[in-house]
Amino acid sequence: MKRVLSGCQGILLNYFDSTRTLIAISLSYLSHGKLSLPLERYVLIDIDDVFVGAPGKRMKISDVHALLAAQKRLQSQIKGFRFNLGFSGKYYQKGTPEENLGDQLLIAEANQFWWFGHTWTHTQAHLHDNVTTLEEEMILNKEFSQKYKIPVTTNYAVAPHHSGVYPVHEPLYEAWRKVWNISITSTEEYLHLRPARRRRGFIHRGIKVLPRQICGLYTHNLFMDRYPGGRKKLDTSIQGGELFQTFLYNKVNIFMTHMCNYGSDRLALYTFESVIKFLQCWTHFRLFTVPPKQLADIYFSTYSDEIDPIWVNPCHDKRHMAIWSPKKTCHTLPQFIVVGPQKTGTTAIYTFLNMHPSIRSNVKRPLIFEELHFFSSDHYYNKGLDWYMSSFTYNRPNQTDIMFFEKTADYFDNYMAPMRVAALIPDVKLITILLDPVKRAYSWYQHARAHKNPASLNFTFYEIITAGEGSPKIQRELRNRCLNPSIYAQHLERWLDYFPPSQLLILDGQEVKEDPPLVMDKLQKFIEVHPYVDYRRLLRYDSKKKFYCQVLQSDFIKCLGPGKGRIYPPMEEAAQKYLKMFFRRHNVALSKLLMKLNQPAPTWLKEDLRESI
Ligand SMILES: Nc1ncnc2c1ncn2[C@@H]1O[C@H](COP(=O)(O)OS(=O)(=O)O)[C@@H](OP(=O)(O)O)[C@H]1O
Repeated sequence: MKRVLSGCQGILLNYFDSTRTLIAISLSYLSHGKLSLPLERYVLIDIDDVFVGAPGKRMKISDVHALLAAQKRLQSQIKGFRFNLGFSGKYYQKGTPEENLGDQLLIAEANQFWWFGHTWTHTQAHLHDNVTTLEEEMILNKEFSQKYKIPVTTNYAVAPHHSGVYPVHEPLYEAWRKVWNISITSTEEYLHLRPARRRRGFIHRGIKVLPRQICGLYTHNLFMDRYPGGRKKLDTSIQGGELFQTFLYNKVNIFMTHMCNYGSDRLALYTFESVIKFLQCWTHFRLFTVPPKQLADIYFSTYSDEIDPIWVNPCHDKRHMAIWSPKKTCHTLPQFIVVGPQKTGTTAIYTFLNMHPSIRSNVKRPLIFEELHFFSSDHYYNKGLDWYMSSFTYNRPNQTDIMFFEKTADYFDNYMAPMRVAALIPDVKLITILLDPVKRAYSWYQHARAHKNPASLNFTFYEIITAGEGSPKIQRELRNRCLNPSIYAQHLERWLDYFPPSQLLILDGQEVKEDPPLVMDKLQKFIEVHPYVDYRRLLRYDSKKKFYCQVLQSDFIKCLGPGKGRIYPPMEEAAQKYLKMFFRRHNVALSKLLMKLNQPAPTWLKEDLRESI
């Protein structure tokens, strides 16, 4: 059947046959609107690379007139509509004589549009490793905009080829802020290009990154008949197909087009005018274009769960690799992580691992020392991938025989950590240490006392662990820190939602105390490190410390500091009884889980279950 776009009556439903679309409409109908998306649809159309195209592919005077006329028509259908033009000034007046007149007309009509500045030479951000060169590029473009009175007022910009936006290139964010005060950008690369429906937004360093949608217009398809799949495919996309559905499923639609799509046979004008007309015929959507700042606010108030970024490994995506600094490498990520929980002997394991010639931990950071807290703290996670990766350094270049690791003991019970680790390093091996939960809880209480935590100083251990709803907040908070990480099965299950059991090693915390050389044997086998090191030569029991310590030189023994292996009074009996009861069902759950995983139960768990029979 023939497509007729002069009016709604002529549009036949043969293209509008997508099952997904019909399901969405049915759900909306059956739920009396409760299960439907809101009717507001926001549209932002970027026309990038104004002035950049090669001679012969640029806009002439007639094209600029057509653009202005189309903008006017679209304004009657999309409230507040304006095209958003991105420019690189270096190429102004570099077309054919006719196109140069087109450039001049664009400048003369500059106030009719929104504008955003690229780099002066259209260079890609990730190729510049310092802020200064990027700043210089942007300043030249800014001077150009001032000279020609181009209104650059929206605090929005995009980067050539998405370079530097995602994967994040910190110098771009810094230069953008400094030169243009940019606070909004968009990309189609986050998390990945495909599937398009899973694109998300995020906020990094105060810059709101919005997802861009696909409209099928690229710099290489300037003519309708060269549209991939031909004109029929384009019309199908408009009339119920991909482009129509993009509007259907997304409240905020940002499209990237290029100046060349508006010259030649003005493919972009045809595409947008047609899809908007189709939307008006077949939906009740209310269409708006709002300034990018307002658009970003609408986006993140609708999708507030997207504010925090998710860092994925750029080396797992060819497109990310292509727009990532060539100076960066994915080797500086850990191959294994000791995830905790706290007070189970994680510092001992961390220290002993660092004695291995082929194993290296992260560098120590001010304030947080050896624990990076990258995956568990929003503060450190939001510092970005560059920050995390710069925590792993070689002694000499190309030291690829080294295995990097980190240990942060609060990853274990942190809600976000498993997802974040899996997103960035899905192949990483995980090591967890399980100590008798009663002992772990008491150790944390003693740790809190040593750090002068007011609740621990004002309340006995029994009072803390039995704190109820009506107890003071600080008392309940300390109770949670004592008890929650010890609910091992629950936390392990969460890690196992993201990682196969083969990537998880569960160590016995009692064994870490009593026979660390044996534990180090198990660990070396699990991470497959070379060479094998016999820790019986490196560790020795110290009768004064009452723990194993490092043998550094022939007879020089170094034990962990006074904060590890503290001396404190034995636990009150009442507290012990209470905790045994409290943890009983959690220990049963752990035992079942370990059986399912075919992992041996730690001795303390076997004893506890025996006692409870
Ligand atoms: N070799 C050696 N030396 C000293 N301490 C050892 C050792 N092996 C295991 N442990 C036990 O480790 C407990 C501290 O655990 P963590 O290092 O995981 O604590 S922390 O979460 O990093 O604060 C610590 O807890 P406390 O005894 O309560 O101090 C020790 O029991």
